[in-house]
Amino acid sequence: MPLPKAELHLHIEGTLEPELAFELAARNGVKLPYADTDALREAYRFENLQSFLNLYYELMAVLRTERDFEDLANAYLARAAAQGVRHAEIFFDPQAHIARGVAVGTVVEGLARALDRSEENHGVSTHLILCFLRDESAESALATLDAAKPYLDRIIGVGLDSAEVGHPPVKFREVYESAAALGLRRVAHAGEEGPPEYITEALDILGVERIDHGLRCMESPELVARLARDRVPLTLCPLSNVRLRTVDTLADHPLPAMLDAGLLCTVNSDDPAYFGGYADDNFKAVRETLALTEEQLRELARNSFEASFLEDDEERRARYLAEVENYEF
Ligand SMILES: Nc1ncnc2[nH]cnc12
Ligand SMILES: [Zn+2]
Repeated sequence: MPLPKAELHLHIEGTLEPELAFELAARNGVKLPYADTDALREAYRFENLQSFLNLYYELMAVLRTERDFEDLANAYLARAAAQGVRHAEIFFDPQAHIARGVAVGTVVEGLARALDRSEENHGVSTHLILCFLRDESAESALATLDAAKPYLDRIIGVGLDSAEVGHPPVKFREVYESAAALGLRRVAHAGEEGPPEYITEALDILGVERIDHGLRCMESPELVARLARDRVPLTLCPLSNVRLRTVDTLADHPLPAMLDAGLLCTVNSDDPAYFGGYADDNFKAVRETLALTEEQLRELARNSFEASFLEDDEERRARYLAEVENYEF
């Protein structure tokens, strides 16, 4: 039985496995420029974040109906449950769908069909986080938040993703202010490829509660001290970092140094269909390659529930945390 954990950094579109991509392509009459699933898997070699994003956005062409989003979410939830995930805070990218003529309501209602039955079907509680694409304009982000207003009862917070360098958090000050006024929680990708200053900006200007990735904080001792002091959670994604070449090899990953520095780290899968592993695959990889101790693995699992947005349900959080403490390796 895998270690119980929460997954806090997971793009639902990044769980689209080649087999499901071809199934949905056939269902929707979409022609994919790959002969078969093997040819598609061959394309999963990335130089950097952008080369991954190009394929990630291209494959989304197969997602068209509520049922497609429901099937996508159910496939993820089944895999996550098998990997010990008890709670998932799931990102989605509405602008990537709106641009193809798929309304935000189709995306949210489709995902909600799976999420509403997730506890019953998979034993996984869920939240949804709407992400803005940082390489789109601030106006587009504002229009997207506006379009999502009818669905806000289904959405716990907002995030910021896509191509990082050249798109600093400050560009999204206004939309994050609007999100805060609507009572939404705030997170943002920062310090994946971008500099440590983007992490500081995300905290100071966007008011985020968690940093997604945050890897490059290690270049700034002052920032590390601040993140550790303020217990700012970092949602790390080790296998993603290797595939996108943010680190040279997994053995070079700074996770052990980050834990030693007192940072509140969590381990997540990011886009598991593309990066070679779901949540527990990431745990297993860091355990083996970085020689983490059982106590460090337990700390990562504990952190994942502490950093989650479960405080409206403290009893549930306490139950999950007890499972972590009682887990036998
Ligand atoms: N790792 C990542 N970084 C930025 N944007 C993303 N969108 C999906 N995965 C992402
Ligand atoms: Zn991500």
